[in-house]
Amino acid sequence: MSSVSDAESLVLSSDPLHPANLIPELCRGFYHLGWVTGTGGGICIREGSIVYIAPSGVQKERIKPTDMFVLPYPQPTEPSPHTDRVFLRRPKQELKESACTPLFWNAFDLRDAGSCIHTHSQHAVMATLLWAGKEFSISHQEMIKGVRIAGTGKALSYLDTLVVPIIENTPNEEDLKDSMAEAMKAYPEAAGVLVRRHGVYVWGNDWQKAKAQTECLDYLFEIGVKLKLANLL
Ligand SMILES: CSCCC(=O)C(=O)COP(=O)(O)O
Ligand SMILES: [Zn+2]
Repeated sequence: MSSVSDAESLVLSSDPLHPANLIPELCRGFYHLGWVTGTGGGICIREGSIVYIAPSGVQKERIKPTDMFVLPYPQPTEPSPHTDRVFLRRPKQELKESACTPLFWNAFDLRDAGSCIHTHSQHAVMATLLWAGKEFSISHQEMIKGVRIAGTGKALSYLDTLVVPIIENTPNEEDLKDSMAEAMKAYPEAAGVLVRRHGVYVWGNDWQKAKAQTECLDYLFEIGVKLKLANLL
């Protein structure tokens, strides 16, 4: 009888809340929201010094726990978009880790986040087109209360104006790393970063908070777009 190796045990668990089980389940839900269709987008989860990340360029609604990459945090040498990363476990197939990895790393390094979500939601994309400048903003909406200062702090009030910076897209996802980091430094209270004509990155202390905030932000992008198109903003 063969025993499971230490590396494989990082993704094999009967616990539905284990990140290797959760990421496929959450991605299926995100797919049905239109957040991760066409293989793009996804979610990563960091539990202390261990990060779980899905593969790149695969149908995100069909990924399995054994498709998961597991990385140490921090990396022994800081990852740059184009240098090799260190893995605790990688899938046997010819898979590559998500191209969003350097962007997810911004959320860990700059906000101490426990999870980061990237969506290609059309609400986010439309918001970046109707707000032509460097930021999206909206006020007087109840769902603002579901968003936290910096994504990890205390919740905003109904009286606050929600502001999300917008960065310009690049041909390769990895190359968004520096401009996303600059936006996070310029907007220390922002809970996410929009990418024009592309989508949004949202983070939180854990996957539950990251998911809830992404839902609130997506709602606010959608209603903002509708209000603008109805000339109500
Ligand atoms: C049609 S997806 C284009 C690439 C992209 O925007 C993306 O988010 C890729 O994510 P992945 O996890 O598949 O590397
Ligand atoms: Zn993307």
